[in-house]
Amino acid sequence: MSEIAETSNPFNDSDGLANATLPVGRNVSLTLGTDALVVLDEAFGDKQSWNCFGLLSSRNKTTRSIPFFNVLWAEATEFDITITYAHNVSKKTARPSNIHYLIEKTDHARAVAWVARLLDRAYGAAQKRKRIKVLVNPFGGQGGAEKYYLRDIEPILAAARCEIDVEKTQYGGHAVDLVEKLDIDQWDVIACCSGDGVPHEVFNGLAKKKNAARALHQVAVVQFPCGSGNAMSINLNGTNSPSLAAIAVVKGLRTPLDLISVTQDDKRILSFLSQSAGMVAECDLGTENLRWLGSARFDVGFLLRVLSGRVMYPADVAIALEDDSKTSIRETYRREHSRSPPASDSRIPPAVDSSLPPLEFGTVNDPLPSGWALIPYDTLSTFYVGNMTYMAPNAPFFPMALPTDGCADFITVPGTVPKLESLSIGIAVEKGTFVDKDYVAYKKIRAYRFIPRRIPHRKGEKENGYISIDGESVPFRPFQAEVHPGLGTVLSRSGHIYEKQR
Ligand SMILES: Nc1ncnc2c1ncn2[C@@H]1O[C@H](COP(=O)(O)OP(=O)(O)OP(=O)(O)O)[C@@H](O)[C@H]1O
Repeated sequence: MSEIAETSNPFNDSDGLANATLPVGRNVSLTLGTDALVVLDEAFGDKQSWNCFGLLSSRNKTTRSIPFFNVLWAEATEFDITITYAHNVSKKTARPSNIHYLIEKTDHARAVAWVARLLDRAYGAAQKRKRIKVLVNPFGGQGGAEKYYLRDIEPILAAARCEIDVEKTQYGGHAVDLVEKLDIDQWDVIACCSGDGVPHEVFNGLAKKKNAARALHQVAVVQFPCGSGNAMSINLNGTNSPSLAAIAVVKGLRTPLDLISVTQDDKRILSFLSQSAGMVAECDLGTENLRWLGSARFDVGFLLRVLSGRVMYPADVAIALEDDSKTSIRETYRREHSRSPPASDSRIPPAVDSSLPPLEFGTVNDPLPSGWALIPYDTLSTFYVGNMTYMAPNAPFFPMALPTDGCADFITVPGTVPKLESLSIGIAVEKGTFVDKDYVAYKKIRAYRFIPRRIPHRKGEKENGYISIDGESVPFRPFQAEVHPGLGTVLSRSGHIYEKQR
């Protein structure tokens, strides 16, 4: 929907017309409608105002509406009223714009009260004027993060009166160091102008703090999509457009996010997005030589492997299972989807000095927890564990993922799937029918251990396989993972479910 549209029933307001409408002079009124601010201005009907607000409109229509979601700020002085909103200049781009009217001094008190009501409608349960620490990775994606920030993101944040402090990351891992030292009482949000690598670092920087649990609860982590992999923004902001993501963050609701501790050797890191081995990790991390192909490198890598028959990546896996029925998983998902959005973040804040939660299932170096059985996956092709729905644009690998169900979504695909069928997997993922395939196992799990085996067709090679945690490569060695329900915090449009990509 365009942010300014003609409207047929602009005065459908539950608060009553008297309070909802602010007359401005003789020929203009501003009304709080159901979902939008309705501007009635006789001048819109004039020939000269054809291109009013940047939109072509038909002659003689005197009303326009601005969805509350697009209203960024409003202010009334003794002399005038100004409303700042995000104007969609194209399907993928929004820019701040203003409407401005003079008012009589005697109308000032009424205008101030009306503006407060407009802002309440515009923000709902979302915090206004967020304090945002912005981290820009100048090398994310094609290197355009600084440009996107200055052109597409900062103007929206400034128009919404957010408090901003920007810092560029200077080296790989810098975000971990910066965030570890950050005063969490100073910021509501840490925003990453980057791909998914920097948010991964930010969660791990917060995890390094002495009061890690408190820090992960208190500060929300968000992404402004500026990298080559922008899954976080697609899932939470519903877009990989920087300016539309900026509006979503301005209006974002605090949302608890399950985080996953991964232990490998003597290290413990947090994962917010995914863990993979086999085909997916191969096609991502094993195709660096094809970087010049852009995002097509994943598809080309997949095709080359299927056609050459290099599809088996055997491993042994043990899991703490929550649900392995696709039907009941889908039912749980539908129930959550139909629930009304929560009015607020209802978690009890951890104590101010609380550190990371202990590992309920121990580390990868401990004996297998009691009740776990190591299952041989001799013909394993894809091992994919996800915490969010989209792993890339048009790739909703985990359609039943929920931000706060205390589970990770676990997918395995065997390498025995016929070649022709394998080649249609990409289309099935895009259409959302992938998980319905008989050969795809889809489970909800609370923890697991993954033990890779040497890959037969890699005999003699030094590096004999890939494991990816949130898209970052880790050694090809056993690891264990466990979900911490609602340990982290993000901002999302709904407050409780992932978005469909717009
Ligand atoms: N100034 C810097 N110089 C070099 N590397 C950096 C710098 N700042 C951040 N990084 C690293 O860049 C990596 C990738 O960042 P990001 O996720 O933003 O981009 P991306 O394009 O999506 O990722 P990828 O390059 O993995 O496809 C991160 O792991 C981070 O450590």
